[in-house]
Amino acid sequence: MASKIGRLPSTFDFQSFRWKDVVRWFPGHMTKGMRDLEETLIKVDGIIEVHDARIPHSGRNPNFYKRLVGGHKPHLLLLNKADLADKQYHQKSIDYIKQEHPNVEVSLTSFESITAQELSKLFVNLIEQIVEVPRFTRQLNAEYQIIVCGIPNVGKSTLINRLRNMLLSKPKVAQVGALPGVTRSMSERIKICEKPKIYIRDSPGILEPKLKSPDESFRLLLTNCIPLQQTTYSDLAADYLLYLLNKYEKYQYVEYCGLSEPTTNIIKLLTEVAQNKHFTKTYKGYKLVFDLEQAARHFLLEFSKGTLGIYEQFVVIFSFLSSS
Ligand SMILES: Nc1nc2c(ncn2[C@@H]2O[C@H](COP(=O)(O)OP(=O)(O)OP(=O)(O)O)[C@@H](O)[C@H]2O)c(=O)[nH]1
Repeated sequence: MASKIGRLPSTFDFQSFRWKDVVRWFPGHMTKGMRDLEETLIKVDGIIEVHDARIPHSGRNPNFYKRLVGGHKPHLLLLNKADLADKQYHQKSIDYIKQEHPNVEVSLTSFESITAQELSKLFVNLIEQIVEVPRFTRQLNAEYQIIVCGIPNVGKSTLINRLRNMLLSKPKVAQVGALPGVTRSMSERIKICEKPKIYIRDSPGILEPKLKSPDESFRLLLTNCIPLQQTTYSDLAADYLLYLLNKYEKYQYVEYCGLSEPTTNIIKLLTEVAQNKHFTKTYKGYKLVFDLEQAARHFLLEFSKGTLGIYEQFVVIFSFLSSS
């Protein structure tokens, strides 16, 4: 593909390093989380799954869907952070999920900006479905239990806080954090509605234990679903990001990083960032040098937050491209 900086290779060179060593993150709390979810799912009446709208193909644990969900309980899938995903791909994401899981209700949301009316509509639809399902031995029990699950850092805890605030006017209970992996164990049940009595449980974010491809791993890194701390190769991830930005002709990074023109040279870019942000470290105990690792993490984090410009569509674009 030709661009402002000349012809780029059609793919990023993943061959020259062992990408499985670059991104590996399935901590113990996820294994335990899977077990707890398995036990809890038998008892719940409905499932709210939250995923990142920018990467509808990535990270959803296939075992979870085969063994645990199976379409037997009302299941609402919210593709969240839609504010960071290009509108032109919204419907495509929904169609993709519906094709794979026809029994699942899918909606795009942004918990940062969703109105009480919109949230309440989604929730009431789920409750209506839950109430219709025969409950056999639990027929006399007038309480309903819902589980919230999904991959890390997609907004599960934010959703619970919003629902509780909306339905009970109560303050936050679930811990929200900008980094993935804040919720590390299944929460106690949290009451979110009085009539009917509805309880909800938060669960730790769970990923696929074995990521399928370098693209998938890097997508999860770039959308901050895997913490950057989990890779010792932030510079490599930053290089991949730079490759994609150039490939899709998204040049806002030039101004943000204080460069005079687009570049394919990641060291040049990171040095500029380190210089502008005063990221330095001591070398061999005495000499101050630019901290390129910190610069790489900063570059990646700013991208994942959307502050490097409107790149959302590009994450979705490469998500679709690599799956086709
Ligand atoms: N841009 C944007 N940010 C959001 C949205 N929803 C949640 N966030 C932010 O995403 C981050 C993660 O939110 P959490 O609710 O902690 O996510 P979680 O899925 O519970 O995370 P884990 O503890 O890793 O499982 C926080 O910084 C939220 O403010 C959204 O719709 N749009």
